[in-house]
Amino acid sequence: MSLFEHKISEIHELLHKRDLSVSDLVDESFKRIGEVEGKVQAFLTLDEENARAAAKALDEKAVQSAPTNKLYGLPIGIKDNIVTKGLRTTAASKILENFDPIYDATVIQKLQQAETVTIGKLNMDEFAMGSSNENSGFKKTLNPWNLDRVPGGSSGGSAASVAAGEVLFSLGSDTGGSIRQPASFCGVVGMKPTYGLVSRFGLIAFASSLDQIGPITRNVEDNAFLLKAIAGHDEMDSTSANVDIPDYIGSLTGDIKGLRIAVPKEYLGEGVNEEVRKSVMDALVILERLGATWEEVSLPHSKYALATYYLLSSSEASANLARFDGVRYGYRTPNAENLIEMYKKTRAEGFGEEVKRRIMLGTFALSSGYYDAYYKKAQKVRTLIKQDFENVFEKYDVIVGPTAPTPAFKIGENTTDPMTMYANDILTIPVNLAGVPAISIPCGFDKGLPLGLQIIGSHFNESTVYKVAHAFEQATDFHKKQPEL
Ligand SMILES: NC(=O)C[C@H](N)C(=O)O
Repeated sequence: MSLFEHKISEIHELLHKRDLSVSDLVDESFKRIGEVEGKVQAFLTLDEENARAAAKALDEKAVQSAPTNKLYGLPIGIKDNIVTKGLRTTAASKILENFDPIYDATVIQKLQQAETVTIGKLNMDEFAMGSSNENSGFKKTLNPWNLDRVPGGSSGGSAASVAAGEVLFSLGSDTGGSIRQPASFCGVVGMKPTYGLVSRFGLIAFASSLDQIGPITRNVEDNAFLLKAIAGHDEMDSTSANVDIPDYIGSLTGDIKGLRIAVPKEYLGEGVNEEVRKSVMDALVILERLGATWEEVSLPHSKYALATYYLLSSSEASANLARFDGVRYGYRTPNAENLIEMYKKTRAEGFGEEVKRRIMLGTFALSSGYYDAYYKKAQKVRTLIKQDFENVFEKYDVIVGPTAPTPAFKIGENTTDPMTMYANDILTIPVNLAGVPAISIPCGFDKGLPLGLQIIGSHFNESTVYKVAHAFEQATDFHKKQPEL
C-alpha cells in the first residue's frame, strides 16, 4: 500500500511518533513519479533538489521537537498558474516558458508556514482556458484511470498527480469548473471555495471576478485540512473577504439528519449521460438513508450560464492578458522591425489557439457599440443567476447534482468544435458566476471511469458542504479505489 493512501491525520501521527520521516515521504513521491510520470505526464517542472533539501531540514528540525503542524512535511504539487519564487511558472503557455517569478503567491507563503514540501509544478490548459489539458502549450496530461482519456481541465495535472499517487495533495484553480471537473474525471476530491475566501495574490489572472484557488485531495478530511491552511484575508488581494475561518475539521463530525437538499431539475436534464444521472440518484438514496431529505427545485437562469460565463470570462481575459506584451514578462519575438510589430509577433507566436480565440471574443464583447449588448447584458444575467442560488438557499442547506455531464472523454474527442468543449462546463459554471462554494467527490464509475457528485453550499458555508461530503464518503467506498497504472 502506498503511503499516500493514508489520510493526513494518519501520516501526521506516524511523523509525530518518528515512525516515518519527511525524507521517506519525499522519496515515496519521487519513486512514484519515476514509475508513472512517463505515462501520466502531470508535471511541467519537478523541483527534486529543493524538495529533498527541504525534507532534510524538516527532519533535522523534528529531532529537536516533534512536529505539531498537521501539514508538516507533506508532499504537494502546485498548479502552474500559481507563482513560486525562483521556481519556473508558465501557466502552460509558451509566452511564459522561461518565467521565474520573483515572489511567492500568498497561498504558497501559507503552505510554507504550514511546512509542506513542494514537489513540482503541474500541467494545465494554457492560462486555465480549457476542460481537458489539451490546450497546454507543452504536453497532454493523461487520465490515470484510462490513458486514452483526458484528465479534465484546466487543473488536469493537479487532479491526475493526486489520483496517480505522485503527491499527497495539490492546489488547483477554478474559474468555471477547473478544480471540480478534473477531480470528477480523476476520482478525487476537489473544492472550489467561496469567491474571496482564498487569496488570489500570485495567481496568474484569467478572469479575476471568477478565479479561485482550491485544494485537490484523496479524501474530504484532507481537503478540509488543506483549505484551512490556505484560506483567510489577505490585504494583497482587494477582493479577499475578511471573514473568520471556521474549524472545517470539527464540522465533519456530526450527522446530516434533517439536512435539506435541493436537486435542480436543470442539472439532470438533456445532455447528462445516463450513468451520471443514475449515480446521482443513487447518491441521493444514500444521503436520505443518512437522514437528509431532498426535493427537486429549479435554477431557472441556468440555461444562460454558459453564454454569460464565456462572455464575461473572455472579456476579463482580454484585459488581463494585455500585460503579456514582450516587454514586461516572458517571451519576446526575436524578429521585429519596430515596437508595434514586436507586440503583434510576440503575442501571435507566444499564445496558443484557444487563448487567442478568447482574447478576440472578449475584446469584441468589450468594444464600443457592443459593450451594452454583450458585456453589460451578461453582467445583468450573472446577477439573476446568483439570485437563483440565493432563493434556493433560503429553504435548503445544499444543492446536489453531477459535476460533469459525462465521464472523462477521449483525447481528441472534443477538440474540433470549441462549443462541445465549452458545454462540458455547463454544471460547474453557474457556481462560479454566483460565487458560492462547491465540491466534487467520487460517487461511482461508468465503464471503469470515475464519476463526481457536486455538492454546492451558500456563500462561506464550506463547513456544511464538507459535512455532507464527508457523511457520503464515510458511507461509500468509491474514494478507496485506485487506478491501475
Ligand atoms: N478555467 C476553468 O475553470 C475551465 C473552463 N473550462 C474554461 O475553459 O474557462
